[in-house]
Amino acid sequence: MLKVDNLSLKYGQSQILFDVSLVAKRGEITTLMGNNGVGKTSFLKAIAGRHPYSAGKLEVDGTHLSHPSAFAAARAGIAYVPQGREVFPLMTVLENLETGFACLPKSEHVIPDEIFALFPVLQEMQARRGGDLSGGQQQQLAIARALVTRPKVLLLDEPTEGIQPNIIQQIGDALQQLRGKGEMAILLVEQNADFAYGNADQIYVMERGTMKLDVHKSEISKASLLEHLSL
Ligand SMILES: Nc1ncnc2c1ncn2[C@@H]1O[C@H](COP(=O)(O)OP(=O)(O)OP(=O)(O)O)[C@@H](O)[C@H]1O
Repeated sequence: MLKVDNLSLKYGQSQILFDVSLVAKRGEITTLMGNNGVGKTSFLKAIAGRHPYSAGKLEVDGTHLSHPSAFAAARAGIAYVPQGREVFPLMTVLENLETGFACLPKSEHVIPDEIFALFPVLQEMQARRGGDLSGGQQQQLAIARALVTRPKVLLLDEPTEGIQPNIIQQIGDALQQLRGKGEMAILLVEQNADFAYGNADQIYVMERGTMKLDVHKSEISKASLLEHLSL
């Protein structure tokens, strides 16, 4: 479980996040929504150790992480699939996956079969360069690379952005399979309301750097969620 308490973040003098709290439970998909620029990416970056937070508390499965570096966050079980994917274009698919080994002990330098079961296209394309894959395939590779680290918490930043519908469906299916295994907490930042609502268990909405809504999907219709987002 990921627990974030009262997290604040600044870029220089400009404060972007104000006391933001969130819980993402194991075996659930927690969806974070909000309009452009409200601070969703910054929030994920803080959790993943990509940008320092100025105040707040971060816990994974009850262990407090004090301002982790990106490496320390990965070692603690936090995997981050960034917006824009950040696939290494000149490395093969296999080499991209193997970069996930960096935070694992040598005995665990194995790509689990379940990763190719989730994304069969990556097995077929192991020897292709990352940069030669389609956008959708690159997104699958970015998720697979995160899974290589055997995370306790999987953070995904807009995985459907710019992706064609059939691949969006495959990504949704993969997330549901991961959810069903109950081994990790999944925190999904998403602007695609159908995908976000369709896959969510718990839904959070952020507005101008603060958390405005925290609700279980069973307690809100998609229509009223969209109303919150259009305010
Ligand atoms: N490196 C940075 N330096 C200064 N300001 C930044 C930096 N990164 C983001 N910001 C600002 O912080 C605010 C929040 O940005 P952030 O990317 O976290 O929002 P977001 O909700 O993820 O938006 P989007 O949906 O457009 O990705 C924006 O005003 C943005 O311009």
